[in-house]
Amino acid sequence: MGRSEDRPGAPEGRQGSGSGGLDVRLRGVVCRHGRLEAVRGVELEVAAGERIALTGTNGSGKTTLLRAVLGLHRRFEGEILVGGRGCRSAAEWAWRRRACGWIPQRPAAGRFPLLAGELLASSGAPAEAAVAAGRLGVGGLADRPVGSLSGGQLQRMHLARAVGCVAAGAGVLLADEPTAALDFAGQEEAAEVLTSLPVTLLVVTHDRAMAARCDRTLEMAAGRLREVS
Ligand SMILES: Nc1ncnc2c1ncn2[C@@H]1O[C@H](COP(=O)(O)OP(=O)(O)OP(=O)(O)O)[C@@H](O)[C@H]1O
Repeated sequence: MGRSEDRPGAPEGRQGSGSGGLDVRLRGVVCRHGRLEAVRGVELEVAAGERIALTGTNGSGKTTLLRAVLGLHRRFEGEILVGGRGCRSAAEWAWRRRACGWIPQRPAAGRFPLLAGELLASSGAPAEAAVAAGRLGVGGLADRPVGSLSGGQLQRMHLARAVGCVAAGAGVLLADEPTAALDFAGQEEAAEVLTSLPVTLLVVTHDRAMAARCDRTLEMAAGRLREVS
């Protein structure tokens, strides 16, 4: 383990109310897919521990924006700071990946079958993730390949992994439509789990109940961001 200030979620990186989490700041962020400008000059300040719902039309750039914060879309213009840190070196990118937990909209296609238990363990806090999986009703599926899980079971597994990421020190959680595949009870449960974590939350959602639990709702349209509540 490195110096304490190198750990995601270390107090040196925190700001704001002390409720936990890292602050996120975006200045003039532009992301392209080839010639398409998917994110167009986004400015955003998120305080540590704040919960932001990101809504908007399909194809408006929400996923691209989250992926840029996470470091999965690295070619962007402007500045993205998490806990006051930008990313220039490989070490800084590695820190960013640990600092930000991620619930993807679609699981990455893998060449080898990944077991659900391995997905939970990759959070960095396997025990906490396993407890969360049990609470979310998928604890008994840990030995199943993730490709064999239903959409809702997989989403619950990713949610449990995210709980593990936070336990392992992530200060920001980026969630891309985390309740889209869930039944009504599951949507309620997932929203409760996500919004009660001591972390800064950016959640892409079309679920009004989830948005209502957040501190602010932002809307994205054609790559631009505006505040709606
Ligand atoms: N890998 C890619 N290559 C080319 N174009 C892409 C790629 N990923 C996204 N795009 C395009 O960029 C734009 C923004 O896509 P993005 O996935 O960020 O939107 P979104 O707001 O998350 O959409 P949705 O609500 O449908 O999930 C869309 O026009 C999309 O087709």
